Amino acid sequence: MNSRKQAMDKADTLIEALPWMSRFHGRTVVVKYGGNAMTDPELQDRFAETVVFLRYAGLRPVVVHGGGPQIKAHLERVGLESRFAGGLRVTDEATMDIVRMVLVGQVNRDIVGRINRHGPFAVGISGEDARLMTAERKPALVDGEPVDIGLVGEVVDVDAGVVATLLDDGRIPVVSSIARAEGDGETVYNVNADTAAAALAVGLEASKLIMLTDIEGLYADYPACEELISRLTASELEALLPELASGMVPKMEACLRAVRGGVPQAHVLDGRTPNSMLLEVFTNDGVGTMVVAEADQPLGGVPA
Ligand SMILES: Nc1ncnc2c1ncn2[C@@H]1O[C@H](COP(=O)(O)OP(=O)(O)O)[C@@H](O)[C@H]1O
Ligand SMILES: CC(=O)N[C@@H](CCC(=O)OP(=O)(O)O)C(=O)O
Repeated sequence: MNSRKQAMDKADTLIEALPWMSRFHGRTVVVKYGGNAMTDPELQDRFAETVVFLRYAGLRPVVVHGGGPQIKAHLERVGLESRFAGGLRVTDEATMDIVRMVLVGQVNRDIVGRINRHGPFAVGISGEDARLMTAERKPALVDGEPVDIGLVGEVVDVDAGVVATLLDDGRIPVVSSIARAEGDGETVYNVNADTAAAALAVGLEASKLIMLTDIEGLYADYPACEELISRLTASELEALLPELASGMVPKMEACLRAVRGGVPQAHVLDGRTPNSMLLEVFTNDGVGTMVVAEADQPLGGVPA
C-alpha cells in the first residue's frame, strides 16, 4: 500500500470515530483494570495512553483497578497463602494489611505514574477516601451456602462526590477497591475490584462500564473457549450465573449489578489486546461481551 493511500485510510478512520465521539462527549466511562490484564509493561503503557486518549476525546474516564496477582505475589513473599471461595479472597487481618498496601501503595501508584507521563491527569484515591465507598461484611456463596471469608466487603453505599469533583476538574480518578465499614470507621474491607467498579459506575450514573481482563470475553463453553457470547441481556446473564466457573462470577455479577442499576452497557474486554477499548468505544466492531438491560436495546451503535 502506498503511503498516500495509508494516510487517506488513517484520515477515514479518524472521521469514522466522529459519531461515537459526539455520542460519548462528556459521558462518564468506568474502566475496571484487572490485575491479570496489567502484567506486561508495554500493555500497561498502552492502557495509560488509551485512558488519556479517552480523556482528550471528551469522555470522563474513571479507572478502578484490581491487583489479584500482585497481592498473591506479595503474600507469597511473606509466606502467606492465597485462598479463594466463590471467586473472593479469604481475607484475615494479616492478609488485609497486605491487600491494602499492595493495592493502594503499589498498584495504584504505578497506574497513576503511567497515566501522568502524558499530563497532570491521574489522581489516585482509595475507596476509603472521602467515604467514597462504604461496605458491609460479605460471606461468599459456595454451593448456595454462605461461607465466612473474613474482611471481605460488599459495597452498600457510594458517595461519588469526590470522583465527580475530580472529573469536573479534568482529572482521571484512579480508585483502589478498599472500603470502610459504616459506624466505627475503623474496619477496612477488601472489596473485589469488579464489584467496586460496578458500584461506582452506578453511583456516577456512568454511560458504560468496561471490564478489562485476560480473556476475550464470556465464553458459553468455558474452558473449551470456542463460543464467545458477544451480547446478552441482564435476564439471560442472571440465568447463566449459577453455571459459571468461579473466576468469572464476581465479574458477571458486577456487570449485572451495573445494568440493573441503570448503566446502559457493561462490557468484558480483553486487556491483552491493546486496542480493544478503542474499538469498543469508537467503532461498531463489537469486541468482547456486552451486557445490556433489555433485549430491544440497540447494539451500542451510532444513534440515528
Ligand atoms: N465462562 C467463562 N468465560 C471466560 N472466562 C472464564 C469463564 N469462566 C471462568 N473464566 C476465567 O475467568 C478469568 C478472568 O477472571 P479473573 O482471573 O478474576 O480476572 P481479573 O483479574 O481480570 O479480574 C479468565 O482468565 C478465565 O480463566
Ligand atoms: C475480595 C477480593 O477478592 N478482592 C480482590 C481485590 C483485588 C481484585 O479484585 O483484583 P483483580 O481484579 O485483579 O482480580 C483480591 O483480594 O484479590
